[in-house]
Amino acid sequence: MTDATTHRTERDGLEVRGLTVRIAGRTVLDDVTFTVPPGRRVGVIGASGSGKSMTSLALMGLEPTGAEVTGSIRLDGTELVGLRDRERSRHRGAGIGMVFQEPGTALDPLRRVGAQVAEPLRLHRGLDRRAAATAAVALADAVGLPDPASLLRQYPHQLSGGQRQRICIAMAMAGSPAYLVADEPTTALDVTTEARILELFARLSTDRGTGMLFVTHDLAVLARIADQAVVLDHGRVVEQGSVRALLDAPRHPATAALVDAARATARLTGGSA
Ligand SMILES: Nc1ncnc2c1ncn2[C@@H]1O[C@H](COP(=O)(O)OP(=O)(O)OP(=O)(O)O)[C@@H](O)[C@H]1O
Repeated sequence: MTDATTHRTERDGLEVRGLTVRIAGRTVLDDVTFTVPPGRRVGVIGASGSGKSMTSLALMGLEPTGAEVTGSIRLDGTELVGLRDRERSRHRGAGIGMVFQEPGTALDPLRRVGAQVAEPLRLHRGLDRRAAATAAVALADAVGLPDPASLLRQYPHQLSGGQRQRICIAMAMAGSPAYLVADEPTTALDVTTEARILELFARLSTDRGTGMLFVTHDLAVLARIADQAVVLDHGRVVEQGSVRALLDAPRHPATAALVDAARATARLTGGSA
C-alpha cells in the first residue's frame, strides 16, 4: 500500500445531509448535516446521549435493527442510505473504516492479532494467505507497533491497551478506506498513550489522504486532532465550524458547556484546552 496509490484527489467527501434516525417512534438523530472533506479531520462532539455514537453507527450502516434511517450519506458521490445490506457491507472497510472506543472488545480474544489484521487484507484487497501475512507486518509497522512480526503472533491479552488500539487502527486501515470513523478511540487509554494515538491518526490522514471523523465528548482532545467540528445536542446539530472558533466564542449553550468541561480538564492536567 503506497501513499501514491492511496492518496486520492478530486473527491466529493463524506457528505451527510438531513440524516435522521428513528427508533421505535423516537427521533434520536434529527436532520444532521455535515461533510468530511477528503483528507481532512472533522470532529463530532456532544454530551452523553446527544447522538454521537448513533451518527457513527449510521455512517457504517450498523444502526440497531429496526431503526429507520432517512436522509443522505454520500461516499465520494455514492449514496449509501437505502443500499441493501450486501452492497452496504462492501463499502464498510474499503470505503469507510471504523475504530471503536474499546480495543479490547473489538478484537477476538481467541485469535492471534496477526490473523485478525490479515483477514481484512484478504477480504478487501484479495490477498492470499502468504501475501496478507506479509502485508499485515507492513501495516503493523505503519501504525507504529514495535517488532511487528513477533507482536502479530501474540493474542490480544498479551498486548497493552495502546498496542491493541494500534492493531484496531491497522485493521481499519487494511482496506485502504478513503474515510475513517473513530468513535471515542482514546477514551480507554492513559494520557500519554492517548497523545501517541492522536499523533498516529494525524500522520495516517496526512500520509494517506484519509478523511477522518472523530467522535468524542472531549473538546480538549478534539482540539488536538481536528480543525472542524460538529456539535450535537439531543440528536441535532446546534453549531459547527472551526474548533478554534468553538473554543473561543461558543454560540450555543451545549458548546459552552463542552468548552467549560475542556477547560476544567486542562486545569486539572496542567495543559491548555
Ligand atoms: N439501540 C438503541 N435503541 C434505542 N435507542 C437507542 C439505542 N442506542 C442509542 N439510543 C438512543 O439514541 C440516543 C443517542 O445515543 P448515542 O449512543 O448516539 O449517544 P452518545 O452521544 O454517543 O452518548 P455517549 O457519549 O453516552 O455514548 C440516546 O437517546 C439513546 O438512548
